[in-house]
Amino acid sequence: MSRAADRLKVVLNHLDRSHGAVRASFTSAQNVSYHHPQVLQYTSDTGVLTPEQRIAYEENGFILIRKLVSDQDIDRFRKEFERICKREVKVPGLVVMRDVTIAKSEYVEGEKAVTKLQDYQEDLELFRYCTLPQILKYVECFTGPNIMAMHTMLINKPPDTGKKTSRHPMHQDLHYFPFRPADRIVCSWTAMEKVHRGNGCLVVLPGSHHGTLLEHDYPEWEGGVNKMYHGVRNYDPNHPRVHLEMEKGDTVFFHPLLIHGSGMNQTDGFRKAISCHYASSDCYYIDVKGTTQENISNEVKELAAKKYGVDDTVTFQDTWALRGRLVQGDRASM
Ligand SMILES: CCCCCCCCCCCCCCCCC(=O)SCCNC(=O)CCNC(=O)[C@H](O)C(C)(C)COP(=O)(O)OP(=O)(O)OC[C@H]1O[C@@H](n2cnc3c(N)ncnc32)[C@H](O)[C@@H]1OP(=O)(O)O
Ligand SMILES: Nc1ncnc2c1ncn2[C@@H]1O[C@H](COP(=O)(O)OP(=O)(O)OP(=O)(O)O)[C@@H](O)[C@H]1O
Ligand SMILES: O=C(O)CCC(=O)C(=O)O
Ligand SMILES: [Fe+2]
Ligand SMILES: [Mg+2]
Repeated sequence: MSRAADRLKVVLNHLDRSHGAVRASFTSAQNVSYHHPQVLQYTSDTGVLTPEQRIAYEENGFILIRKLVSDQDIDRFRKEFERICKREVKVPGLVVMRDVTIAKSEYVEGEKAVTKLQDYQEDLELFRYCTLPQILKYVECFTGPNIMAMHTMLINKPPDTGKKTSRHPMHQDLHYFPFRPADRIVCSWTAMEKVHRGNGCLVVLPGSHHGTLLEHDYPEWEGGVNKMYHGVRNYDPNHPRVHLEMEKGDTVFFHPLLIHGSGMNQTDGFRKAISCHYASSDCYYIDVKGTTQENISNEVKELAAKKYGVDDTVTFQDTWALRGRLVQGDRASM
């Protein structure tokens, strides 16, 4: 652990013991500010994260909580996923994604055709994931008390067809989001079964959330790449990488600037995970015109036009405001 972190730990332990008064004097000392202007920028103290966990998130940009979601809940999500794939339920607004190699070749039936469900917020059973109290308890540490579920996904990473299209290029999720501040956004991602290197677990670059939003584009992959799977154009290939191997129910919370991706699925099973991106409802929308996000903004608007026949008065921001759902507190500016 770095020296700065050691120092933080001392301060936090002290705060833990003597609360208010010390905190107040500490805060004013912080405002005067000498060598360490922002002490803990990414989390707030709600009594849920230990000082060690807060420091770890500060340093790494992610935190893994083992066995946060019960097997029973995950089995229910899995059943609902199967019902959706068999078209036994129809979910308004749901986007069903197929792998590019499957989408462009033969017709495949049922869940083997589905790489990802997006925008499941109108499915009561799946959306229960986004409202689980034990998840929200952690989310609040990052977003504060007013919480919106902004983006929902169930990922069913297929066995690779041999073209390596089951990979997800390294990216920052903030690339897709026209709202800020980034520090009040967090993703929760829960393994629905054991995920490991062989079936394409998440790969993260710890600490990369300290950087800025980088330019994203389609990677130049020989075997093709899935629509909207943009990757960071240039990232340091020597940055240490961590493979997040997880058991069923384990949940990782990560910052939207954290560079991450996932490898090929080299097994013959479909690797499943369920996720939600949360933001504080006190966040605000930004105009992405003239920024690196213009490319994804155009793609999403095109898709909204094609799928819903909306005209170009529907903005990139609108597509998010329409999909976002309040899950705790008050809906403020989002
Ligand atoms: C009211 C507003 C609604 C707006 C909806 C917008 C949804 C957009 C999602 C935004 C992404 C936010 C993500 C934030 C978090 C970070 C991440 O998740 S990173 C990865 C993000 N990207 C994705 O997850 C996108 C995944 N892709 C999809 O969801 C779908 O594949 C799709 C791009 C939405 C396409 O679905 P759909 O239009 O329903 O597809 P079809 O009608 O079947 O096919 C149309 C056309 O596209 C070809 N195609 C299909 N699948 C793929 C593919 N995987 N790759 C490349 N091409 C594909 C298909 O062959 C058809 O082509 P044709 O030439 O027209 O025949
Ligand atoms: N040529 C590439 N360009 C950009 N990103 C890549 C490239 N190759 C792999 N990646 C990304 O790096 C991450 C890890 O991929 P990789 O296939 O190396 O998996 P892995 O789990 O590290 O497997 P391995 O055990 O072989 O190293 C994924 O997000 C993947 O999409
Ligand atoms: O589950 C995965 O492979 C990662 C998906 C991901 O990072 C994303 O969709 O943003
Ligand atoms: Fe992502
Ligand atoms: Mg590799």
